[in-house]
Amino acid sequence: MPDEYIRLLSGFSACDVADGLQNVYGLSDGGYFPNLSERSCKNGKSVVGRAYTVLFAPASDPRPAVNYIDAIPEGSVVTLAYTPELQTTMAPYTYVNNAIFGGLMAGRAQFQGASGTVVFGRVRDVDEFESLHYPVYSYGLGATASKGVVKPVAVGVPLDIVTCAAVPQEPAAGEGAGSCHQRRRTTMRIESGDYIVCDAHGMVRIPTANVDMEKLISYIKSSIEADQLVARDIARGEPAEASKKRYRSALSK
Ligand SMILES: O=C([O-])CC(=O)C(=O)O
Ligand code: NI
Repeated sequence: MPDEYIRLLSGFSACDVADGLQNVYGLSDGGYFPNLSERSCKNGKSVVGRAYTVLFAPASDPRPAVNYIDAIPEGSVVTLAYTPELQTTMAPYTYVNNAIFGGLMAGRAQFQGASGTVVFGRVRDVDEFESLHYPVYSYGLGATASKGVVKPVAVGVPLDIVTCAAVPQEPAAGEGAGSCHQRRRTTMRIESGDYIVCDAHGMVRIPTANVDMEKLISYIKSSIEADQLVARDIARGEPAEASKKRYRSALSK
């Protein structure tokens, strides 16, 4: 039953989930989408749901605008992103200075049972998010509505997020270790229906079609227990490396 996973994941932080994706599935990015900030509900709780994806394009796009706000499935993380041409790898990560999500839309999403909203762009009405107790994450803030600049053109489609990441390189002959990393423009995809976990760190996406959720959740549980044992050793003044090795090597089995 899929919604049981929302309940189970709600007990984990974004870091716990990233550890699981890195260690069980070998994802070096751990499913983490960089550069988002928490705009409301800074209460330490994780926000979990399935991605309800909405693609925004320039107002001049030939596709008609769609109404995405009135048909949000319960348990969704409403996820709004731009076509690649409106994204940039440098702060503020989008060329659009208008806000595409605000207090009224937060109220409507919340009424339908959404868990929260992630905007790879700007939002406004942060006080209203707070008074609703509705969690919102975004790249930035904006004061102006999006009228005439951008519009939602598709729902339930994959979203491609443009980011910049350091990638390990084989050092060329005669080069030192310092030259073995490069920044590379990459695209990170979010599929509609993916499990999403957000907290103060930002957002982690579980590539759900390729993940055994039972296996991931059970790994995360044991990894949290291992970390608690390491923390206990550290509090007693024991060296961290040896302790980490002891408890984490048991995990890989
Ligand atoms: O009007 C808009 O575009 C967004 C907004 O402020 C709201 O939802 O309250
Ligand atoms: Ni508003």
